Amino acid sequence: MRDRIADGKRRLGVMGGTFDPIHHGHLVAASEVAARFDLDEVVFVPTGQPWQKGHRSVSPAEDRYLMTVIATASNPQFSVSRIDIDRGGKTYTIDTLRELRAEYADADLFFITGADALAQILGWRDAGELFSLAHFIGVTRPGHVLADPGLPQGGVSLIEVPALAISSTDCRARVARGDPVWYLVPDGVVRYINKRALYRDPSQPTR
Ligand SMILES: Nc1ncnc2c1ncn2[C@@H]1O[C@H](COP(=O)(O)OP(=O)(O)OP(=O)(O)O)[C@@H](O)[C@H]1O
Ligand SMILES: O=C(O)c1ccc[n+]([C@@H]2O[C@H](COP(=O)([O-])O)[C@@H](O)[C@H]2O)c1
Repeated sequence: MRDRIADGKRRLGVMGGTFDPIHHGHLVAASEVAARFDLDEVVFVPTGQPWQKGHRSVSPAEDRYLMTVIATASNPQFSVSRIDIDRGGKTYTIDTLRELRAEYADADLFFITGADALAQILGWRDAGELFSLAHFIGVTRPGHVLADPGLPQGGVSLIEVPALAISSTDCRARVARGDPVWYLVPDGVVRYINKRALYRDPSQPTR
């Protein structure tokens, strides 16, 4: 990571997600927020066990981590953190932000969420404390309404990003059907999915 900028606090974006797989919707959202909010860096944080996705199988964390590394490697502003994977247990953003706060004591944190995730945020663990640890940035996502769900005043910014109607769910379904995911996910991620035979069999082992 780059050194703290001399003329002020570092501005650190945090893009949390299950990234099963990471796709261009995630990358465009992070890139757009980085530009609009003058961020020094965006840290992608793949979830360990995403408790709200418990109704479906989730690919092994190492596969999701490696796909995230592959997808972000060419952008010097992007990095990937293992903190949610290495902590073990269910992933809660309150833990993510507490750890990042401790690691980057002098940085301002900006947590990036799509409109669908933002709508659920008041149901996240310790939601009341979340907003003291980071500023939240809600981004538009096709098929979802972007709105402030009632965060403390000044706690959230809502911004429009280029509309990409891509979801990980659709990418997985396409692979299972034998349809292409080229140009929905980065080329290296397509190759990784093929190499590891991910998503071909919906009943394959998980986590
Ligand atoms: N196309 C998109 N445009 C804007 N934001 C997105 C887009 N896809 C995902 N996001 C946001 O990225 C974050 C991580 O998303 P996640 O990894 O769950 O992807 P997903 O496509 O929603 O996955 P799934 O289809 O498996 O639920 C969430 O805040 C989500 O709202
Ligand atoms: O903290 C929580 O209770 C919580 C509940 C659901 C989702 N999140 C976080 O929201 C981000 C997007 O999650 P997901 O499940 O949409 O991939 C990711 O960083 C999750 O850890 C956090």
